[in-house]
Amino acid sequence: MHAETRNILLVSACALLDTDGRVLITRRPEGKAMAGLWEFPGGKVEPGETPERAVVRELREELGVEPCERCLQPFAFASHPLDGGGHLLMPLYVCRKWDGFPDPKEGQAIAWVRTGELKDYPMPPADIPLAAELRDRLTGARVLD
Ligand SMILES: Nc1nc2c([nH]c(=O)n2[C@@H]2O[C@H](COP(=O)(O)OP(=O)(O)OP(=O)(O)O)[C@@H](O)[C@H]2O)c(=O)[nH]1
Repeated sequence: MHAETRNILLVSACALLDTDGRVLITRRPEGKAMAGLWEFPGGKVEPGETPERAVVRELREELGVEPCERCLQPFAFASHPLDGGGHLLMPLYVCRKWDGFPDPKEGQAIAWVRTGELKDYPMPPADIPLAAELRDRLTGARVLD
């Protein structure tokens, strides 16, 4: 019997956390799939690239910030079917240190949101458990660890 195989789309994403424990999310611009939904900044991992390098490149391209690669803390991952038969595999990193001030480079809206309020921002289905995990694991004093 043959197992069903699906094309895996590897996407890296990052939750930038400020000192008040708020997380940066961005809204997918018009013209992209899932336009209008809020997500964690990031994007597809390119051939030959590590997931960490992809996060650094995407944050630079999308927001003009330089995260410290060593400071990318693996946090959780999403594994979710995509429309059209593919399958999304998305590691989510947490980062508390970066250079620069987030400045949307692609016309996307951005918001700094308390983890308990992420549920009020419509997100892609793959992100819903990640948002809940951020809320549950990064609450109160632990954010400032
Ligand atoms: N960056 C990001 N992508 C996500 C998240 N959640 C989620 O389902 N995705 C999906 O992962 C894929 C990432 O594609 P993308 O279009 O953002 O990546 P990219 O910037 O490299 O794409 P492009 O250069 O083709 O425009 C999309 O299918 C997107 O909907 C998330 O939180 N962040």
